[in-house]
Amino acid sequence: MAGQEEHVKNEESVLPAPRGAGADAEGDPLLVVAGLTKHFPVKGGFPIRRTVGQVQAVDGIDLSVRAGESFGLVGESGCGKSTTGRLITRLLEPTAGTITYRGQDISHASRRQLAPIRSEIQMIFQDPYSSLNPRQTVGRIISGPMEVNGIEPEGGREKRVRELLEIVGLNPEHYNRFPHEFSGGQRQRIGVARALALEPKLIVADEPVSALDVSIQAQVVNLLQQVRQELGIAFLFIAHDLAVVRHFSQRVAVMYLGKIIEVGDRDSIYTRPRHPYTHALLSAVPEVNVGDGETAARERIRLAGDVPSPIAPPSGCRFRTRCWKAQDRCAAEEPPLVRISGNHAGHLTACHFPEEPTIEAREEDIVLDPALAALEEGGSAG
Ligand SMILES: Nc1ncnc2c1ncn2[C@@H]1O[C@H](COP(=O)(O)OP(=O)(O)OP(=O)(O)O)[C@@H](O)[C@H]1O
Repeated sequence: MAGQEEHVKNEESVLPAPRGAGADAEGDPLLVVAGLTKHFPVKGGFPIRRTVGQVQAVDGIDLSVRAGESFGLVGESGCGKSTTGRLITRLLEPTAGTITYRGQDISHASRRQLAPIRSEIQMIFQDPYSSLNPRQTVGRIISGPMEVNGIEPEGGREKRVRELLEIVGLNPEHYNRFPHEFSGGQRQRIGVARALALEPKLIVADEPVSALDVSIQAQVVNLLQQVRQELGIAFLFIAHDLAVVRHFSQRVAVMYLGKIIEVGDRDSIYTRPRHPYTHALLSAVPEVNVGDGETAARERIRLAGDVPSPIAPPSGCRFRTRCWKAQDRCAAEEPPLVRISGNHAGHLTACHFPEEPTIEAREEDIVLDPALAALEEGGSAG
């Protein structure tokens, strides 16, 4: 087993360009995150409240997103995905590490320093019900960001809003309607139109479809895909579901308790996962067809116990308390995120005792969930 853990390279703290991805993914690095950390203080004591601990929500992560690329960030609830998204959009102040956007260090930039790039980084939220002001018309909601930023498009804001409604598959005549007059999928389309209003270069989409019906999810993901391809917008797509990210992201990073434990090309992650945790997550999603009508169903792995507290994470490898392969070394030594023997370039894994790269499936061999397979054919407005 020890032979498997040969670390062939440890110099890829900033991840390389996607391999074999579409031409629009070959752009310059738009966003580079290095050693990003967010610890939330835990207060306790009476009568004087003091800091008694730290929630290690995000603990030293590295990632990069190239212009036009879609990067998926996946993991169970509480692993730090949303915090990462909020740090990148600077809704939160990092405890440590750097966020570089188009070559500019924005980790601790003030509001004034951020102003010129505020419009370039937009966010789409999980809940299309609570993220839209119920008292504003769709027209106001979508033109709001233009107003705040003093942007007057050619032909006026109303014309631009109508164009945006059309782009996201809504009827431009519905300009004066209110959010409650739309379905869940349509509301998320309004959220997408609002995010597009300022012509962003990067959209952080935090679980944009988790609150929607599976059939509607496919349509909204399809819309985001279209937007990405046609407008060349890069995405950081946050999801707890590997199945959803698979359709959208060219590269995928898997998070566990504040750390990235595996990252790589989508195909490499889905067909040759090396980290036991990625195996466990994948065992819950589509089967792999190995040809000749044979199906290599991944054995469903049920993880023992709960995710440990991020206030006192396990020593060494944070996944070890739930890992069937854990040995003494896992408690003593934190495994670095590196390219291990047998991995493609750019596929990095943080594990002392990785799984064998057994599943050799081609992209077209993966059997899709029928509802999500609708994506391949395109969907209508939800
Ligand atoms: N403002 C905060 N104060 C204290 N702890 C926080 C705060 N925000 C998040 N946390 C904690 O940080 C950890 C990571 O939370 P985060 O929301 O980033 O995870 P997540 O992977 O996005 O999960 P979910 O999908 O449930 O939102 C959790 O333990 C959470 O309770």
